[in-house]
Amino acid sequence: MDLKGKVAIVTGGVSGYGRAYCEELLRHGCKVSVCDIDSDAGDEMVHNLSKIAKDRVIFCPCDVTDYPQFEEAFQTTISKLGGVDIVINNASLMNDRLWELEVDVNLNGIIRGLLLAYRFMGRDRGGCGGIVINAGASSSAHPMISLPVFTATKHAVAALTSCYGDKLHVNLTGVKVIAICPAPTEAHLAADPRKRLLSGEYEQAWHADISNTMPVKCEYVAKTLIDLLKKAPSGSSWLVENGQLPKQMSLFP
Ligand SMILES: NC(=O)C1=CN([C@@H]2O[C@H](COP(=O)(O)OP(=O)(O)OC[C@H]3O[C@@H](n4cnc5c(N)ncnc54)[C@H](O)[C@@H]3O)[C@@H](O)[C@H]2O)C=CC1
Ligand SMILES: CCCCCC(=O)/C=C/[C@H]1[C@H](O)CC(=O)[C@@H]1CCCCCCC(=O)O
Repeated sequence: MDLKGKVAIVTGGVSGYGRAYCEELLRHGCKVSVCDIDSDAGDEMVHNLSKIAKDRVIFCPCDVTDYPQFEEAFQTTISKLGGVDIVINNASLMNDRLWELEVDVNLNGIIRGLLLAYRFMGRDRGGCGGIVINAGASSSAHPMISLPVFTATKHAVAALTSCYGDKLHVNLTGVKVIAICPAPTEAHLAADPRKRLLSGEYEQAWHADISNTMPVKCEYVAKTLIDLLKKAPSGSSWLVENGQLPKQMSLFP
């Protein structure tokens, strides 16, 4: 896909990987709709980015757990940026104490984003096709024993990607579906896990889960996102570790 002039929606686009994705997509000539629950930070980010990407970046308030608001973000993007070609379903929460919300953001939020992508980009619905990238994690393929619900959501993202990425759906809709599964960032590895684990008993397991994990840089993951948009086959999930070529995950041996 030639990215120049393409319109991308990035959920959870205000911080971390999402922000790095927005910046990299802008560098490659895309128009970007930053969609996030954090409107203050979103407005400020877009104000700053507008200085270098005039008329190519907007902010849409968007809670991925709220279908009507998510739908409105698509509609605003289309009316202000002229269409939608790429959806990066990036928003996520890692907190097994809030497990119902965690499932609603990490899994249901991605399902909402996919269904909206089909509605607005699906060739069978009058659209032009496009690409959806879903945010998995390295735990899409390897269990984090300390975070069972988080791990389940990320496994589900890879499974959803594999099914919706199948040629049955791609031939019908013209929408490719891919998952990006990064290793943790330095900040994530250094953070205090206690408020995010369902039991204090799991803290030791958390340290075991992240031992031997090399942190990855947001900028590197964002560059990999561009490669995946250009080359990855639909239905594939990619593990991204620092300085290494992305590895395709094997999900259903
Ligand atoms: N940071 C890490 O170490 C890793 C992150 N990932 C994945 O990468 C993606 C991004 O992670 P980070 O950059 O760490 O996230 P982050 O915590 O830096 O940013 C998440 C963004 O999502 C927004 N958000 C939260 N709930 C939302 C909702 N309901 N609707 C819309 N926006 C919402 C937040 O306001 C925030 O801007 C996630 O899917 C995460 O699981 C995967 C592996 C490692
Ligand atoms: C338990 C330590 C707290 C970490 C703080 C932090 O950086 C959280 C980031 C999360 C973000 O809010 C939404 C997420 O999904 C991020 C965490 C994802 C990390 C997954 C690490 C394990 C893996 O690679 O699968």
